[in-house]
Amino acid sequence: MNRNSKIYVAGHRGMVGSALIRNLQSKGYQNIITRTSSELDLRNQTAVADFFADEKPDYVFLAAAKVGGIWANNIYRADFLYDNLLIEANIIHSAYQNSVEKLLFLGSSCIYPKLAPQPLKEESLLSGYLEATNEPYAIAKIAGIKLCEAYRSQYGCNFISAMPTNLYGPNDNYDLQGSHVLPALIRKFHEAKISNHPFVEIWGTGSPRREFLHADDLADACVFLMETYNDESFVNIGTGEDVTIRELAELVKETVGFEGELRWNTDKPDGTPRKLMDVSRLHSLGWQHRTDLQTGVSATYQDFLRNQEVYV
Ligand SMILES: NC(=O)c1ccc[n+]([C@@H]2O[C@H](COP(=O)([O-])OP(=O)(O)OC[C@H]3O[C@@H](n4cnc5c(N)ncnc54)[C@H](OP(=O)(O)O)[C@@H]3O)[C@@H](O)[C@H]2O)c1
Ligand SMILES: C[C@@H]1O[C@H](OP(=O)(O)OP(=O)(O)OC[C@H]2O[C@@H](n3cnc4c(=O)[nH]c(N)nc43)[C@H](O)[C@@H]2O)[C@@H](O)[C@H](O)[C@@H]1O
Repeated sequence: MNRNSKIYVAGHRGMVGSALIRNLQSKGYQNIITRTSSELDLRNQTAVADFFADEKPDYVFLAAAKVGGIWANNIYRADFLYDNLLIEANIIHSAYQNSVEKLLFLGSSCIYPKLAPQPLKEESLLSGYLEATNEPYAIAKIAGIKLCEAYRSQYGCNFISAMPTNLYGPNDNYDLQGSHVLPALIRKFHEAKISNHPFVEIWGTGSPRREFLHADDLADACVFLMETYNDESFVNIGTGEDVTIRELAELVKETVGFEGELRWNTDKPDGTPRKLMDVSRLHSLGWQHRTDLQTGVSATYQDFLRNQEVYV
């Protein structure tokens, strides 16, 4: 990839896509093309084919997807499967038809079996049953990995896949039903602090463990892989460290400065007990994350304070 390569970032207004744009621009890549979902619905095969034929991008970052936390994944099961299958199939097939030089597909750590050995090695894919709450989304993401592998083996396309752990950062989704845990906790603790509410409700038991990576680190890893990595095997992207949801809640509570009580709603699902990535493949390639969780949560709360009128 050189500084004049034509780079299409699909999903550029999302948390990951916007981090990719920041990272690419900071490294001097100037020829970036984007479309919002209202300009180009990536579920529309003809529209995607026309877009690729007109624009002929050299490189593609596939960061557009139907995304959400545990509740949204569990409720909108059809949308998470249908939208994601169509988006990735349309983009990957058009990238092949238009001789895209290289494509990076973004999956997710939920592709691994619910009870796979921890930390999760890339080799654990398809070795057991998936977590029920996000099975449709995980199946779509596994299909994306397999599309990249199949277009590589049948047509020689240089399509690679990266599997990020749970992410957070600017332009996250702060909708309390649809979001992931970290933005939900930031918003809940902040609003409880402002309104002097005595407690904050948190879902589940607090015992599940999760790993969190800042979106700017993820974007840096994706650009690194686009610049340097050309193998079929997908690569986990994470920190290699995790915390319990209870520890995360305590950290967000302290960061926000909320002094009330934590109340656990155990009617809400816990999901996978643990999802810690084995990041040895990524480390052996020469990339490591920079932002520790405390620094990242603090920066994300400041970003939330600056942009809350847009976010909520
Ligand atoms: N967030 C996480 O914790 C996490 C963890 C692991 C992996 N990932 C992966 O990272 C990628 C990006 O996630 P994210 O958190 O950045 O999600 P996000 O903030 O929700 O952004 C997703 C983007 O996809 C676009 N999009 C969705 N449906 C579309 C459609 N039908 N046509 C065109 N564009 C569409 C949206 O575009 P508009 O804004 O224009 O509507 C949106 O900007 C996804 O593949 C996700 O699976 C995320
Ligand atoms: C990265 C994504 O992770 C998703 O799983 P997953 O980590 O459980 O996604 P989260 O929604 O972030 O939830 C993580 C944990 O935090 C708990 N939690 C506590 N309070 C809250 C809250 O207010 N909101 C939310 N959302 N959770 C909360 C939740 O019950 C679960 O045990 C998958 O469903 C996706 O497919 C995707 O892989």
